[in-house]
Amino acid sequence: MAQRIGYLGLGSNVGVPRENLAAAVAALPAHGVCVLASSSTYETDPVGDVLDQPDFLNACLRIATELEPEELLGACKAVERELGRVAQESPDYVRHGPRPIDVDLLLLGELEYSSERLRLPHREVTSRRFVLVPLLDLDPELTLPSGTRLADALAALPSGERDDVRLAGDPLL
Ligand SMILES: Nc1ncnc2c1ncn2[C@@H]1O[C@H](COP(=O)(O)OP(=O)(O)OP(=O)(O)O)[C@@H](O)[C@H]1O
Ligand SMILES: Nc1nc2c(c(=O)[nH]1)N=C(CO)CN2
Repeated sequence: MAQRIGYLGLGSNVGVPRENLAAAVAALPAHGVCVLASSSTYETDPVGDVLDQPDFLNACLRIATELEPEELLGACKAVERELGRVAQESPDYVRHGPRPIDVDLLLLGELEYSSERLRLPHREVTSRRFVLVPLLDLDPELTLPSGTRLADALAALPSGERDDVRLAGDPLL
């Protein structure tokens, strides 16, 4: 089976976030995901439905995998479970709420894909500063299958006061 290059987004705002991101990097290979490179880490203001929660630490990874899209989503969710994330099906789950780890599938090669459980590219990839900044760290020329340059998407975002992204630390590998 052919390998595809993809990009994952990592986020954490519970426990020791850098350790949680590093643990996700360490856990991915056992699920068929080879981690090729990491962005720097960024401290970011919470965005979404819950603003009153600790800042997040975010980073993005470049990966290589033979997994098909739904299998790769399964791998991301398995890593979240291993690191103690409350499953979406649990009564304790809070959408956009605090979490030890979030592993989002952002891009997988040139694939455009849509099912009940998965959209590729991730539907928020062009609207979240905490995703765009680390992705561009990995590849300033990164472009969506539609042809949209992510650098242009970032430049087009309104400069809000509540979605700041601050360089926090070295890449995770
Ligand atoms: N590209 C994708 N990557 C990860 N999850 C996706 C993707 N496309 C659709 N989903 C679906 O979104 C659901 C919710 O994801 P998650 O639990 O990470 O939500 P969230 O982090 O609270 O919010 P958001 O979806 O805005 O990131 C997942 O269970 C998954 O089925
Ligand atoms: N800054 C930031 N905000 C978020 C994040 C995140 O990773 N970083 N993840 C969320 C759940 O998807 C909701 N809000």
